[in-house]
Amino acid sequence: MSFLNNTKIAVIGGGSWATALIKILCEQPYVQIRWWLRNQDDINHIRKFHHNPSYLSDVNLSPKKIKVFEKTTDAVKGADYIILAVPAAFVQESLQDLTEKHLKGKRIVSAIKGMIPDQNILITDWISEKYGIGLNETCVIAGPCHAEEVALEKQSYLTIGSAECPAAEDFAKLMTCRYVTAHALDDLYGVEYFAVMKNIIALACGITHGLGYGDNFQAVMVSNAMQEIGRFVTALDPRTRDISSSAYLGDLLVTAYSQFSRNRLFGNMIGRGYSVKAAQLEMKMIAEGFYATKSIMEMNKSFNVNIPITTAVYNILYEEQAPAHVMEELKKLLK
Ligand SMILES: NC(=O)C1=CN([C@@H]2O[C@H](COP(=O)(O)OP(=O)(O)OC[C@H]3O[C@@H](n4cnc5c(N)ncnc54)[C@H](O)[C@@H]3O)[C@@H](O)[C@H]2O)C=CC1
Ligand SMILES: O=C(CO)COP(=O)(O)O
Repeated sequence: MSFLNNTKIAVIGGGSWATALIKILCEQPYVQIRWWLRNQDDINHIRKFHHNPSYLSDVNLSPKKIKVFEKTTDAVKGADYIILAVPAAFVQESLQDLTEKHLKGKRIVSAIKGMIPDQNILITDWISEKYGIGLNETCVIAGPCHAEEVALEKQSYLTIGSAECPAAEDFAKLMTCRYVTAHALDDLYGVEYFAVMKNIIALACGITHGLGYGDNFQAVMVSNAMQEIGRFVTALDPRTRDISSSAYLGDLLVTAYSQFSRNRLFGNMIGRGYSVKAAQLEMKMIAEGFYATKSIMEMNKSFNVNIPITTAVYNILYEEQAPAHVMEELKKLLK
């Protein structure tokens, strides 16, 4: 019997990405999913109708493989892996009932592309500090992949980033199915920081699109963004990495250009004149880049890396500077 059989996986989060990941996992014949969602109405609906009413509601959620829980402490019982798939801003609140004891011996997989706001630390670092779990027991799910395309079973690729986590290869097998190919990559911080920063660039792409800039400008901005992210990540974690591979460049491209990107959509509203508050109210989904912008700017006080695109987004979102003026100034810095 292969290790894939009877693997128990707890999934924490009730949004689009959690739903899409569960769909992928359910393609394995014998996995057992233990799913925690915050919203009681959604829980009741899933138990009765086997669809998530709030996100990706077309996806069929097999009751043979999925058990839904009200409490995180119940969801993680007996799990081999725990996948975290709530937006970063809600991680602490979502995991508040879990102690070191609950997580002991389990592999933690972060599917979150964000940082803990205020503390400005990566999810894997936070997990490691709070629960005493070694970084080699954690990995991250990254790569250019939108939940909406998983729901449509469009061919997608994922990267399981780790710092030599022995389980990353096994976990990549769990995430591979007819329409998803996953591979392991030994670069935890690089993959995680790229995923955080590409969201900020997607905001910038959305803002400029909303202001009326075209594809020509965006192509230059995305090229500059690759250099900006590369500079920042190298300052934090210097090592050789091929940033043209899909875990890095691919992740940036999909978020910068896709109709499904939450961050691009949020930025687009800002470019069209919405206030931050109004854009947040309009979107049912979460744009991680909003929080990441502040975290990266605060971190950069120590690193002093040249990050003009992130600075421009910060000035618009947090300093209330006019998007048109900020982008006029940024325009002069790009080439
Ligand atoms: N949607 C996607 O295609 C992908 C998302 N991700 C990452 O997955 C993570 C989760 O994002 P999505 O599933 O897209 O979120 P979403 O935007 O689809 O859903 C929002 C989620 O936030 C939760 N939420 C909202 N307000 C809350 C509150 N006050 N307290 C606690 N939870 C609250 C909702 O229950 C829901 O789970 C993010 O870090 C995102 O960057 C990563 C790759 C792809
Ligand atoms: O990270 C993601 C896809 O790889 C999701 O973020 P966006 O929805 O902002 O693109």
